[in-house]
Amino acid sequence: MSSNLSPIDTAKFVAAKRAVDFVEDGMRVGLGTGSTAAWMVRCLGERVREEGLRIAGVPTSTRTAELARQVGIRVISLDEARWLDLTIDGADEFDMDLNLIKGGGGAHLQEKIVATASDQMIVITDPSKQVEHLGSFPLPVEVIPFGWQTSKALIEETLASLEVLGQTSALRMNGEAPFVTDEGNHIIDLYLQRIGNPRQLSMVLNQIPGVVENGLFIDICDKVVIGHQDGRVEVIDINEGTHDEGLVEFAETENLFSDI
Ligand SMILES: O=C(CO)[C@H](O)[C@H](O)COP(=O)(O)O
Repeated sequence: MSSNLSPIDTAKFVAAKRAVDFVEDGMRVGLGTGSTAAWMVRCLGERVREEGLRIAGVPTSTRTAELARQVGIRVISLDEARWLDLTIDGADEFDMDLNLIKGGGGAHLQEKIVATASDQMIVITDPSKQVEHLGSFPLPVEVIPFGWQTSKALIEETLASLEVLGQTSALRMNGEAPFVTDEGNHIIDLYLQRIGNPRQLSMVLNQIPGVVENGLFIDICDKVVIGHQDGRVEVIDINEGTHDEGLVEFAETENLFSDI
């Protein structure tokens, strides 16, 4: 096996490569955001160019839309697609029920809408994202800019009333200025350590005025594809109750990624 990729990129790449096997001709596919999802978009582009696979991609961010067009994927909006066959995306954490924390890249609002509009969501990941309990990764909460400090205070008050551990929060920054999402909003990251009841927390957060969406994905993900740096790939399917393992060959990837 030869590759110019780092071990972590190799793991992300093999997960992406395996996941695009689930894409069939004619599908409408949700395209996630982040470094792992970017591998998937490249792998899908390769299938479009080399096999003539006819798909329409619905990107979850401006970054992903740009990459998808670059690699030859036909891009349409969610409103054009209405419903999707499949979404493939990365995650920041997943537990054994395949509940997720997403939004490390600040795109969880579009990602959640697109994944929810899909018959199936596949998460691609390296093994480091697997946790027993969600919450080590800061939970992103997207808020509108108007009155964000009040929304932040209300979030903290709500966390205290739920007796959630940790409870510090911070406005996400981009250098000196607040981070701005594709929707023109801000993100408050919640440092919680351990989320005992993710379903309850997700519902409660979304009821706070000013909150647009949080990064908890509950009962949305169907499959997780875990790539390893030696080329092994595990596929966990929560609906089928299966856990399979295979190997992704590398030789074929060298041309594809010679530019990175
Ligand atoms: O939720 C996301 C972006 O909003 C990403 O999927 C998540 O942050 C994982 O990113 P990466 O694959 O770069 O680790």
